[in-house]
Amino acid sequence: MTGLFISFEGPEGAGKTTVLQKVAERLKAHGEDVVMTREPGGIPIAEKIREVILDSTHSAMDGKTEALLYAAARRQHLVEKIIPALKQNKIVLCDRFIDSSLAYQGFARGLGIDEVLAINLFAIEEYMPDCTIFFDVPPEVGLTRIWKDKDREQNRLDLETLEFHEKVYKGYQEVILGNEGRIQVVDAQLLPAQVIENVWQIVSSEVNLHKNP
Ligand SMILES: Nc1ncnc2c1ncn2[C@@H]1O[C@H](COP(=O)(O)OP(=O)(O)OP(=O)(O)O)[C@@H](O)[C@H]1O
Ligand SMILES: Cc1cn([C@H]2C[C@H](O)[C@@H](COP(=O)(O)O)O2)c(=O)[nH]c1=O
Repeated sequence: MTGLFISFEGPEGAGKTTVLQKVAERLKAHGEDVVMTREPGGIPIAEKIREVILDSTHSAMDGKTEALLYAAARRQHLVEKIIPALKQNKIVLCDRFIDSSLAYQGFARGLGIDEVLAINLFAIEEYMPDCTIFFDVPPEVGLTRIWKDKDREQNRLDLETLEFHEKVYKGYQEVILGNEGRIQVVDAQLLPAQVIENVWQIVSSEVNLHKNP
């Protein structure tokens, strides 16, 4: 038996990080062994790659370089943190994973979803998430939330145009259509407590199914 791998996806400011923390706390309170992590990042090498990718002064970064850096960070994160946790039968909650690359680099940057999928399959091999929760919020709503957050430093991707973020949203819709069995959509415009409850229902039922297939 291996663990359970769940990724959280969505546009900027959708509420993924907020909800992930609350759901992880609740799982732990139920005695579950949970690993919370994020992409790009999660381990020192990948956090360093994150700094390079998201540095707002790196405006000349080529789209393929960007896609490869995300995939490289993902590979190291998977090998060093996610796979060991799954082998120890833990529940891994990951803030963004492969679908971010498909939507942002594949669709919004115009590299092609299939092309970006190919380099990512090289990186992740068979380790697709068991379940992915998509936080559905219009890009302008998510961006307004993060602009209001004075403590947040705006990174290179946050500073992209609204047109770019609209393409990201469209990219996610394409990815969802092709992965209906894996990706579950939640309304992320509801009040935070309601979004947390809806995500909890999905996650707890995945955990039960995993234990009692
Ligand atoms: N359902 C919600 N309604 C209104 N505001 C929310 C909701 N969920 C989160 N927020 C607020 O929106 C902001 C962004 O939330 P959060 O960091 O959780 O989003 P995120 O999806 O992780 O964003 P990003 O991927 O851009 O880092 C925070 O200020 C948070 O308090
Ligand atoms: C994993 C991944 C992420 N991105 C983008 C999405 C966001 O703009 C940033 C990460 O910032 P966050 O505050 O941690 O959400 O990176 C991407 O373009 N491609 C990816 O694979």
